[in-house]
Amino acid sequence: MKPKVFIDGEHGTTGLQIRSRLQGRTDIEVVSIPQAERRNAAMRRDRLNEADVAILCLPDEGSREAVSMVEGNNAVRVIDTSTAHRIDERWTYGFAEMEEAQADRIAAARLVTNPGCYPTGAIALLRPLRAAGLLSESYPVSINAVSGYTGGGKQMVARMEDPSHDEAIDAPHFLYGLTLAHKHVPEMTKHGLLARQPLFSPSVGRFPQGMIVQVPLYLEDLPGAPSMEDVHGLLSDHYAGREIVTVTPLAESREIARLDPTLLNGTDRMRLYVFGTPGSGRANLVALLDNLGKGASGAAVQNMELMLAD
Ligand SMILES: NC(=O)C1=CN([C@@H]2O[C@H](COP(=O)(O)OP(=O)(O)OC[C@H]3O[C@@H](n4cnc5c(N)ncnc54)[C@H](OP(=O)(O)O)[C@@H]3O)[C@@H](O)[C@H]2O)C=CC1
Ligand SMILES: CC(=O)N[C@@H](CCC(=O)OP(=O)(O)O)C(=O)O
Repeated sequence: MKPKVFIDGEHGTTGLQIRSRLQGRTDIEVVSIPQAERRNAAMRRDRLNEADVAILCLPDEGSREAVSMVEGNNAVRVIDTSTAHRIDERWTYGFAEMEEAQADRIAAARLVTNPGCYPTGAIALLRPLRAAGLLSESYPVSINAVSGYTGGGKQMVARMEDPSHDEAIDAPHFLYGLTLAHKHVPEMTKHGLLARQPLFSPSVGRFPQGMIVQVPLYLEDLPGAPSMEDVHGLLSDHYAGREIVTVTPLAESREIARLDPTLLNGTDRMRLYVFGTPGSGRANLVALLDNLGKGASGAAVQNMELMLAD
């Protein structure tokens, strides 16, 4: 029998992208709820409980409700794309490239929590450095980022695209999370293996998809004062052989004068860079991804594949 996959929230930004990635698949059966019934609790409960894998593409509250609907039904495996369970020890963090054994952990897990889009970039850059002791846990980490506006879901899309919207946004680019208390900070701290909360400054640009996450570092203040080449070598070794996450050669990065956040749009990949001037004692680590690809739907499908593999 083909495994049944149900996407709760199929008609939202992340859900639609997952649906389109599963279009035409003959090895799985995608079960759905018509759009008009998307909030019908009885139908959702039925679909959730008949699924082999339920992918939750709902706000946090909806995700918690969906999880309560399958309580006691251990036959259902869950992938949650929301923020609700990302630092919950009972859930497996769905970032397959984070550690050597993470893909196997995801494959064996019943409850998998997808990373947030910004944390995908930040943790990809920070965690290998922390694990190798190149970055101390108390280093004052700053994370600066820009996202395409689809990162804010249907409501943000409407505000950016519809000038007649009551809360229309006409800025070409804006900062937010100005209290430094964005909902992704706890997740970045935990899975980035940091003892201090990073200073996270997100922003949104007037483009639908795409993302850049930057972590500038004073290399001269790190244990052993590593060079740019050392940091690049460590990241390259960590992601060696990976197809989805790749590290750009230093020589190639040196030729880049401007970095376009939309470069990987429509893909599920993430590219990492080490920028700076050799010998300067400083470096800017950068992750580039599609917020709806590796940052959301692509990662959910990657996790589903791992969980359904024999
Ligand atoms: N967009 C992105 O880049 C990323 C999003 N995520 C996360 O994915 C999740 C979904 O986000 P996104 O797709 O952007 O959001 P959207 O607002 O675009 O879509 C959410 C969908 O869920 C439906 N919904 C909301 N509440 C309920 C409920 N209680 N029961 C059933 N359906 C419900 C909405 O219906 P209605 O139209 O009626 O509101 C809508 O169709 C969120 O938790 C988000 O934080 C994660 C990573 C990146
Ligand atoms: C541009 C924008 O508004 N982005 C969203 C995060 C998108 C994302 O990753 O959402 P999850 O944490 O639910 O996974 C925000 O800052 O709240």
